[in-house]
Parts: sequence; C-alpha cells; structure tokens
Amino acid sequence: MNTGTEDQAPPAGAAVRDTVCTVRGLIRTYPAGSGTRRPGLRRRGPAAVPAAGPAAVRASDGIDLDVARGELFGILGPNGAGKTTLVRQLTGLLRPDAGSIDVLGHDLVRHPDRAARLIGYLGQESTALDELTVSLAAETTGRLRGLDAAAARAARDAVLDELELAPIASRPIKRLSGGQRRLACFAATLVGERPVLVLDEPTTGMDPVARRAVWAALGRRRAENGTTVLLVTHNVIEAETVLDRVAVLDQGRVIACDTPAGLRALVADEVRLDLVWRADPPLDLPEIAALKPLADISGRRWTLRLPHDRARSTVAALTSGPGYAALDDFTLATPSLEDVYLALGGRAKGLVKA
Ligand SMILES: Nc1ncnc2c1ncn2[C@@H]1O[C@H](COP(=O)(O)OP(=O)(O)OP(=O)(O)O)[C@@H](O)[C@H]1O
Repeated sequence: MNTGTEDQAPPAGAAVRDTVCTVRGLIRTYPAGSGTRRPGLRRRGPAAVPAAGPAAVRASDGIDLDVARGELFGILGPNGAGKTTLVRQLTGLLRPDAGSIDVLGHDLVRHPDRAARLIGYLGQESTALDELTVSLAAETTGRLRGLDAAAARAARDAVLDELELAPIASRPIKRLSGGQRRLACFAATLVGERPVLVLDEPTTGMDPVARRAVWAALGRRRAENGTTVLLVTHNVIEAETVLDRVAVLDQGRVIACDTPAGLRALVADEVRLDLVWRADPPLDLPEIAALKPLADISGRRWTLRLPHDRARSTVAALTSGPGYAALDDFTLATPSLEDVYLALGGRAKGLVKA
C-alpha cells in the first residue's frame, strides 16, 4: 500500500507493507588490485581513480531500494555501473562492506545462506550448468531446491514444455547457441519456485520468440504466485515495455527510480535529435560548432536533447544551410529511457566537473 511516504526510508525494523526487498545504504568497494576491471571503464568524480593502474572501485556507493511484492523491477545502467555487484550482494554471493538487505523479513547480510531459499538467481554466466543437458540442469536445480525426485521431474517437464525447450532437452547446454543456452538456464531458474527471482540480463542473445516466452513465463508467475522479479538490463527498449519500475544506476549510485513513464516525464519537454555526419562534421560553420558542446558524440553520430522550439529551429537551419550537404541522416524522436539516462548521467558528469 502506498503510505505517501515511499520516498523516505522507513524507521529501522519497520518493514513497509508489501515490500519484499529493502536495501539501505549498501556499500561495496573492490580493493585496489582485486580481480580484473573491465576494459573501458573508469570511475569519474571526486572518488575518481587514475585511468592507469589498479585502484579501489566503489561499485555500490550507498544504494537504497524498495521492491514491492509482485513487481517487475528493473536495474538499468551502462557497463560498469554496478548492476552485477548489486545483484550478487542481493543473492548472498558477495558480502557488502556496509548497509542492509532485507528480503521477506530475512537479514541477508547477516544470513547470506538464506538467499538460496528465497531467491532464484540467474547470473550472467552459466558455467555451473554447462556440462549438463537442458533436462538435467532443470531437474538438478529442482533437487537442489529441495524437491523430491518425482516433483523435480514433473517441474522440469512443465517448465521445458512451457518454454518449448523439449526438442533440445537432451542436448548439453555447452553445445547450444547463446540464446538457447540463456533460455535453458532461465528454465532451470524457474524450477522449484522461489518468491523472488533475480535475473541478470536474462534475454541477452535471445531471438524475439524466446524473449516473449521469458516475459510470458514471468507474467504467469507474477499473476499466479505473486512472484517478485528483479531484473538487470542494459536494454532501454525492453525496460520501457516490460518493467513496472526502474532504478537507474550510475557509478554505484541510484540516480533515479520511478516507472518508465515517470522517468520519461523528466525529459518530456525535450526532443531527441540524432545527426549522422557523412565524414567529419563541418565545424567551420558556426551553427554546427555551436551544437557540438550540446551533443553526446559517438563516432559520426551526434545525439542532442533540445527543447521543442530549439529542435525545430535547429532542423530548419540545418536543412536549409550549407551544413546539410555534410549530413548523412538525421532523426527527431520523442524521448526514451535512453534520453533519461543521458540526461541524468550528463547532469551528474556536469556536477562533478563544476
Ligand atoms: N572482482 C572485481 N574486482 C575489481 N573490480 C571489479 C570486480 N568486479 C567488478 N568490478 C568493478 O566494479 C564496477 C562495477 O562492476 P559491475 O560488474 O557490478 O558492473 P555492471 O553494471 O554489472 O556492468 P556490466 O553491464 O558490464 O555487466 C566496475 O568498475 C568494475 O570494473
């Protein structure tokens, strides 16, 4: 129930009604020299680390979240934002340095072993199941989750039918295509129902048919069992269409959390203008040079978010002036979650630089 105070942290020990997962002040720093930092990822801001040489990375930097029963809740962010670090803490696989995680009344920082009983987790990698056949992976997961042999086989058959995996049930997961492997691992995650599912980019590599099967399977469990789903994604289109609410993560912080429509409303007064140049943009033209500081630049593509009036006058100037010959393509579009992300990220960058 919405008590009208959902933006505030509840008092310690007082769970918000219908909240399945509450995270407060979660902090996790990877010490200098630990693991392999992913290429192309650099922290910015006051706690910035030098680009060269290993340094500590604060991958969760004071995260607060409340996820309600039955919600399809998304965690959206670019590479290195801290999504996987967050879900590994939620699932008891990684210990936070500070903060609390409550799932259905269980303190998972103090009792990480309880996570397996509460949460079905689909990680990014499937290595643990790779050697098994699709069928055995599903059945084994059921057994590990406490089903007896007959129940595990029945649950296996039901889920393989539901996801139309029966034709490849006897094939080893490691010999499947990327999308098939992902679907097989998703199937295993569903066996031996858990009240909470945490899925790290579940649909990566899947074709549209498999994606639809995933969303339908999750929809059924939410409707029938009130299953709560936390989902990591980079895919803004998917986020807009399937999620109830989205937390936008950047550099280990939640920089926004709302419904996709609520987030889009943050940039509703803007239009997105994409310009693709044939070669180098003609910066000798003052009207083009003036746009450059406003653009998010990716190769020959400039993406600008402009107020409606400014977008119209910019397009008019571009299409009637000498810069037009240098343009390969341009599009005007209403804002998407990607624009929200760019707007929020851009603002954060600006603050740090100032
Ligand atoms: N084992 C590790 N040791 C050191 N740094 C790490 C380790 N794992 C992740 N990091 C760093 O922590 C930050 C967050 O990484 P994380 O994998 O959580 O991001 P992500 O949002 O899941 O990224 P992706 O979308 O690429 O999966 C990154 O800067 C990453 O380089």
